Amino acid sequence: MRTKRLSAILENEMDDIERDPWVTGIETDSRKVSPGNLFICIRGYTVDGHEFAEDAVSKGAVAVISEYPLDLEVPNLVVADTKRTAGVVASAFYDHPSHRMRIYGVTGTNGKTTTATLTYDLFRLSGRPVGIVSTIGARYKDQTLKTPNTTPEAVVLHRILAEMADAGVTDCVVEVSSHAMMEGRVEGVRFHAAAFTNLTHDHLDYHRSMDEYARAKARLFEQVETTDGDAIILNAEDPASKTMAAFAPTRRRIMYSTHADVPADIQVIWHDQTVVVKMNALTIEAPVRFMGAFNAANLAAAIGLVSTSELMLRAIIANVPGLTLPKGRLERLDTEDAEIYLDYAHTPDGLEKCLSTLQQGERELVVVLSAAGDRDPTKRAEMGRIASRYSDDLIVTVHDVRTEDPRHIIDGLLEGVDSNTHYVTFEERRDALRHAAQQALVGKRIVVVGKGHDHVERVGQESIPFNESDILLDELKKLKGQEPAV
Ligand SMILES: CC(=O)N[C@H]1[C@@H](OP(=O)(O)OP(=O)(O)OC[C@H]2O[C@@H](n3ccc(=O)[nH]c3=O)[C@H](O)[C@@H]2O)O[C@H](CO)[C@@H](O)[C@@H]1O[C@H](C)C(=O)N[C@@H](C)C(=O)N[C@H](CCC(=O)O)C(=O)O
Ligand SMILES: Nc1ncnc2c1ncn2[C@@H]1O[C@H](COP(=O)(O)OP(=O)(O)OP(=O)(O)O)[C@@H](O)[C@H]1O
Repeated sequence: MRTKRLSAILENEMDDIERDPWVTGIETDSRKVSPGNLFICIRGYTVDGHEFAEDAVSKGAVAVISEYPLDLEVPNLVVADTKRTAGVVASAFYDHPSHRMRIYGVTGTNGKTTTATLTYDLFRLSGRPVGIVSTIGARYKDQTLKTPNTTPEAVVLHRILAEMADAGVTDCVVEVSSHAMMEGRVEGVRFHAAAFTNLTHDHLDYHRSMDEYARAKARLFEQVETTDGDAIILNAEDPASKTMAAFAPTRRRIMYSTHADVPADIQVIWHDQTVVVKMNALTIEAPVRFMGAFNAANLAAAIGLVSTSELMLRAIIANVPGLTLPKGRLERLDTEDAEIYLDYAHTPDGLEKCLSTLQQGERELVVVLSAAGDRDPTKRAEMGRIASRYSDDLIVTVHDVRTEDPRHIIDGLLEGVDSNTHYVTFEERRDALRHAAQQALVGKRIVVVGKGHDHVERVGQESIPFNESDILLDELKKLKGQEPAV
């Protein structure tokens, strides 16, 4: 694409009308620039991308977009906000991939990955060429791509979407974090439909208030198109749905609930091993392989999204028995020796939903509770309170300490723990897992929360491999007097 064409898209006069280089790609990271690329300078939280413009040019960048004029040997486009411009430019450069497929957004504090995955699987099991961009990576057909964030930055996102559209994908589910909305990562994406899961306490180290956090999420619904078939899917049981709806007053609205007495367009009621789905005067019962009323809510949101395609409800529900939760969500460790679950709960509400589900059983429940370092400390005491309410025994530890003192994290969690709750603390997560394995072998039900699918521990500036399932299985083997697996 010619630079002048990009300039026209941005309705922006280039400073150098004579030179009109051919742009072969777009980069926001000077370290990744190759000859022919357009470099976009982003002001970050750590450094200012404008400082790397010269470096990008020396690596072959043929044009630069910045927020102020730069003294460079290549054409320089100046815009007010490069983060938002990046999405607009990338969409045009990649031939508007979100116009070539239907994009389904999922936002909310908890349940985004689960809802996005269930939506993806409902399409996949129906035989549709579907894609997904989520916390656990991007996938389409037999391709899997690693993504650095839940929602990748705009240029990367459009690049991934273009790869999918070029490969014939017709429907793609994109998990949209509130950070993504604030940072302009979905700028230029046309959403066919979007679903809201819920809004509870999280990320108050980034958003200044719950109100700002809600409004960040709500902007996704503004971005949903208003043409036929497009819709927003809202949780009738969450009051924040009103805020989401207020941002998209003219969009078709599909409400969902998980209780028969909460009126909604879709009701999904979970009873142990089955769900009853009610929609459009149809009532269909289906067996399910997952637990928890909160997962019925995730399923309802997923059905809502898929129902905006031309798939019929009966055909959608026919695939419900084949659905499983993503890795690390109420995932039972693969062993006959013990009952251990791994769960990604890392917010007070997520923890409560997870523990209230696992508490329903005969066995004593032991919770391995933790919080991450350098991340929203205001939720720790509440998580401690919830864990002590639902557990018979607590093992308090840390994960991803980054630069924080583990003792400080543990003290934050203990602040909420009830004085009657028995607990032990471990500053090393591996020691906490060993203790949990011992408890499991005496017949207790264990749940290890915090990391879920994540196989890396972030310590200082380093990322160290840390596979919780393997560690637990090794510990169980050692405790049973067998050799650990290699
Ligand atoms: C707060 C935040 O959103 N940070 C994101 C941001 O990092 P940053 O602002 O520190 O970037 P920076 O290092 O200052 O760099 C600024 C610019 O200079 C460029 N640069 C930098 C160095 C260099 O040599 N050359 C160069 O060109 C960078 O490529 C960048 O364009 O831009 C990076 C590149 O896109 C992101 O990876 C990074 O996400 C970090 C890893 C992060 O932890 N983000 C979290 C808070 C986040 O976004 N989380 C949500 C999920 C939340 C949830 O639902 O749980 C998510 O969507 O993942
Ligand atoms: N609908 C829900 N309501 C409350 N808690 C939930 C819900 N769905 C899942 N959870 C809890 O939240 C945890 C994370 O689930 P999931 O990964 O689907 O959420 P997420 O919004 O994608 O999280 P993140 O954005 O941090 O990746 C689960 O392990 C579970 O404990």
